[in-house]
Amino acid sequence: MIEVRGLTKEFGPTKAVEDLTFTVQPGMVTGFLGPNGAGKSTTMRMILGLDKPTAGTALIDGKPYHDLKQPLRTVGALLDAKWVHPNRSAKAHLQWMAASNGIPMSRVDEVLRLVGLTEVAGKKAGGFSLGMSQRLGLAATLLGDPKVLLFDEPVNGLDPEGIVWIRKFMQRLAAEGRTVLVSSHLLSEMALTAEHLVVIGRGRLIADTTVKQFVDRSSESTVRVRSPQLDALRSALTSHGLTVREDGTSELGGALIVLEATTDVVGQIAGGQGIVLHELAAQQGSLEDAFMKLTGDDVQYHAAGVDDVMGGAL
Ligand SMILES: Nc1ncnc2c1ncn2[C@@H]1O[C@H](COP(=O)(O)OP(=O)(O)OP(=O)(O)O)[C@@H](O)[C@H]1O
Repeated sequence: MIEVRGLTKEFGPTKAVEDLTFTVQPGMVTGFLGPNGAGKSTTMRMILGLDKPTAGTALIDGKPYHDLKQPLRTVGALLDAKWVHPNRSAKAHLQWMAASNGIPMSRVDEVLRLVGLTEVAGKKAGGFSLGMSQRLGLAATLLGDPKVLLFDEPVNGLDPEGIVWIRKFMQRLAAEGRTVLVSSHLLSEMALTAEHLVVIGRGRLIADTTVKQFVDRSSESTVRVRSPQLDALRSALTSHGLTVREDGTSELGGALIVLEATTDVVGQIAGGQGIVLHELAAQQGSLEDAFMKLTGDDVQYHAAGVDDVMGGAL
């Protein structure tokens, strides 16, 4: 179990993490979700004792990382897959790690087998593809058979096959009863991988919920409606209490997006006022759209021109 309480990290004037409190339970994959710069890596580094919190605590199985007697046997972490010595073979790299942590050499062959690298164990790690490096990184995290695992953006840059492999592997580790925390900036990926979600934006907690609840809440319906009488349509819809925004993506011009509405309601309101419609379509919000809306106020950097779409969502 990982327990984060009031965790805060300031880098000079930047508050990278602000009063963050959450618990990561064993037996399931927990997704740690947030846009770039939200503070995910900093939080993970504090959990692992690599960064000192400005305030608050992060405990692994009830203890701060530095108080763990055999850290590698308690927690495994994959923060950056490309840190291995390029001229060392995969096996030599793991043997060196095992030796410096009092782990029996027999475990090296075991973890190589677990991640499917037995065949290339003697090859230099510097020549590995990203997918293979990622597997080697996983093998290293598993050396001490830890109960707690942290992965920072493990599928970044991988091909679809590599992504599916890592996803299944993490789910298997969780099914074995381990605590698995995986960071990502992609809700769609986490929806497939995780059971629980901790969502942050600008270092603050936004949601701590099951994936199912988060997805259900996020994928509310909207209606897209195109009309040559846009002004009349807009005032008819808003006077019925509906929230409307311009559809900036429409190439044909003159389209509105009506939030939390059905095509029946929009059609009826337009018909009642004799407004001509050229198009009326229900849209199921994409998960990423919903995520953007939810974290919109907390996104540190985003493209110009999207503020009006994302603003005020929280
Ligand atoms: N060593 C540091 N010195 C100064 N600022 C830092 C440092 N590390 C992180 N930050 C800042 O803290 C904030 C959070 O960064 P962090 O890397 O934790 O976010 P993240 O959610 O992991 O993002 P990404 O997915 O882009 O890695 C950012 O504003 C970042 O610029």
